[in-house]
Amino acid sequence: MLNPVFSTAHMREMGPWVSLPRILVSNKVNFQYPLSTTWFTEWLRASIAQKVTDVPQEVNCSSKVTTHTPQSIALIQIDVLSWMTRTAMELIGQGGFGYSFDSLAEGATPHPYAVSIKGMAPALLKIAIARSYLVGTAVKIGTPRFRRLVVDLLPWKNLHDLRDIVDTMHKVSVEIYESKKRALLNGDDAVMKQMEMGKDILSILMRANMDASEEDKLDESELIAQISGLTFAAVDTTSGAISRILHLLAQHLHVQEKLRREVTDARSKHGDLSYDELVSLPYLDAICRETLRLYPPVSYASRTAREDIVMPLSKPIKGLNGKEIYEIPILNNTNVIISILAANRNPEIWGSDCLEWIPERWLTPLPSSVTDAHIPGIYSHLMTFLAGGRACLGFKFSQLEMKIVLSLLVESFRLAPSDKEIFWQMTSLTTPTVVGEGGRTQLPLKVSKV
Ligand code: HEM
Repeated sequence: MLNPVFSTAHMREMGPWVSLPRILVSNKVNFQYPLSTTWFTEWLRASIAQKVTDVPQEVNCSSKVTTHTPQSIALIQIDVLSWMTRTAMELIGQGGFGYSFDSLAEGATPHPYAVSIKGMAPALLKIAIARSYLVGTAVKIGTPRFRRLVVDLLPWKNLHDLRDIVDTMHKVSVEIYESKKRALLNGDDAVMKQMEMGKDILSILMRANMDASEEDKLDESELIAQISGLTFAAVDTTSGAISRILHLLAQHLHVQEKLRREVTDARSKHGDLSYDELVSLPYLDAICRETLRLYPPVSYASRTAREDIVMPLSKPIKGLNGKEIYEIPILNNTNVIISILAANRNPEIWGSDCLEWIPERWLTPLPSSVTDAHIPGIYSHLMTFLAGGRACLGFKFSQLEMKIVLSLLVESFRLAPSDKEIFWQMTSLTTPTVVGEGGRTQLPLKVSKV
């Protein structure tokens, strides 16, 4: 049964783009994780082993800068961002839909879906002005079939590129959905076989939808839309967060070493870490929290007021006339930008060292300036995953991903900065680039086997 708080009717209200069974991601209910740490751990470790058994030869590595440390350990330079993007894509594929997008083998041909979803944001940007002014009206004209004909006939390359991207994503989503539907109709055993654990988000949603009352049922297009909605929300956010942590670990070697010690100690004590053992590693947790505080992958969100309100201020500000202002009237339909970054870095809440990356701040009880601030965010007094009814649905999922990937990588690899200067650009999603290399998103780091 779905979480009673979030019925299928609630999901419909949220719209096809975003709805999914919150039971999987809510901390208010039984936490049934679709992503089994065991299979993922095994799979990632095998991929790592395959990739680095022979690091010194490094014939397989995409970027080939080899240097030697005093201990004669080979360092290879790799684009960490691209590997983390592929990993996050595969994780939502398997955890979300029981589907594999990527073998994670070096040089594997990217899945068309992965290429399309990566290209979607840039393609949307190219027609941004037209979208702002035309789409609202255009979608009201004629039937979908008619509108599609108009899109096909218009001599507009950027629009056709976007159409092709959407077509590919839709085609793959329908294939995933249909194969799962066939398996479900053949009985649960077949589903288990097809998806190994049968615990992926889409299977659970489809099963719940079969049992839902007619009134509550989502229609097929709404179910299919979850695939792209989830993937789009899950991949670049999580891969950006993991990449940022790896970059920081490369810059702060003492933190990296301390984390490695925590992970290796736990591994020698417990072997493969269970969910509980992994999430209770204090330093790993502190590193994740501190990074998500100081460098939230999404730095702002926008909302539109749906009614006239008066917004109280936490403390008064001085107006131009010198008078103190305690609240701000906001009219219906006003667009409001919420700065996630500013809330997470507020010196009055986090102290004068708020701009420094200090994982240790999470190892002792937080100061009352933090606990009394009543930040509405769903995670750790932070706005990183936003707040309220439309907060991030995947925040637990992403934390588990981060912790599994980081613990495995740090146990197996040492990271060091490359000789390139990295600049994290603050687009709607914060992404790393190399200064002087044209804005292409990448994060070269030097990596050696532990
Ligand atoms: C570090 C990783 C992540 C961060 C920082 C993050 C952050 C956010 C933020 C700020 C929003 C609100 C955006 C807005 O409304 O303007 C959001 C929404 C959402 N996120 Fe995440 N997210 C992350 C990972 C994930 C993952 C892994 C999933 C899926 C498994 C996911 C699924 C969603 C969905 C479905 C929404 C839309 C929720 C709604 O509108 O009701 N996110 N996320």
